[in-house]
Amino acid sequence: MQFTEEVQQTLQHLKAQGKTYTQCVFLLAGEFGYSLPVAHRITEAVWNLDGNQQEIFHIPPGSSVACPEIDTRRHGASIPLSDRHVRVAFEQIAPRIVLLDDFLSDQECDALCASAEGFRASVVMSGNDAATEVDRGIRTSMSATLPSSNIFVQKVQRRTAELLNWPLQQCETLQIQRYLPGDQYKPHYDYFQPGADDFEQIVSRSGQRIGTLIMYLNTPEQGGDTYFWNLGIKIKARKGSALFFSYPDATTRSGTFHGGDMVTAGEKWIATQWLRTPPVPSTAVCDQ
Ligand SMILES: O=C(O)CCC(=O)C(=O)O
Ligand SMILES: [Fe+2]
Repeated sequence: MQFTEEVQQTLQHLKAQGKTYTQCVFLLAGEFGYSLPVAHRITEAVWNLDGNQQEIFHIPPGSSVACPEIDTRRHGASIPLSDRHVRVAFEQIAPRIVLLDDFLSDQECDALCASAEGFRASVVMSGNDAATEVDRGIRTSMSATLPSSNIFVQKVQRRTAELLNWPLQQCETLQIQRYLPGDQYKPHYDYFQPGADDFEQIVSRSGQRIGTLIMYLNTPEQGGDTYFWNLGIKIKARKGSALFFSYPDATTRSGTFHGGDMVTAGEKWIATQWLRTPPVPSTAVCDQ
């Protein structure tokens, strides 16, 4: 995604006038109609990297962190994977959001649902392992872990790793969520919150979360859209489709505040694949 010479010159001019970074971001958003996360990326690009070839990327300029990504530039609307062609239904550059159709066959959706056992109240992964009463109010669906020995789980995880160009060892155990009428998942971020009690321990052992792939295993009768609260984006849950988004900066500036709307009729089943960065050894934590 590119921005124009005019935008670049405007920013350079504002900077020369002594405007602050924040003022520039708001001006870009107000005057040119960019969403705030995009206005941030452009301001960063112009201020820090002298224009960054007038391109904006979903990864913050200057960041060296590797990120799961769907390379849509090399293909048309259909991405050929080893065992399946998936179709790009929608994509956004920053924050990076890609909606895919035909990611799973009906048979795979049904098999994943059938292999979910031992549903329990969902734990909100805020960096704290224990779900508090507050947490339970945020997410009312039930969760189950899918056995990684299951042949369908293995197939789907391999496909995910190929699609996102991300190592399997950095994919969490696949989780299923089941929403009944009245259930919802209030807006949240998926990354672990720096500052939470066990943040250092989690991240030093198994890395920070950097991306999410939500796979829709059925089509709810009513409600259950996934929405990005700050972006004005709503995605309908449709059996077999998948929603990818990433948050390489793991802060509120990632723009990925999202939730699952209340299911008002029928059920909603999803499988969530969270992607992790490599473990980040910390001097503050002594691993047993
Ligand atoms: O149910 C949804 O649509 C959202 C799920 C979600 O945000 C998650 O699993 O992290
Ligand atoms: Fe989430």
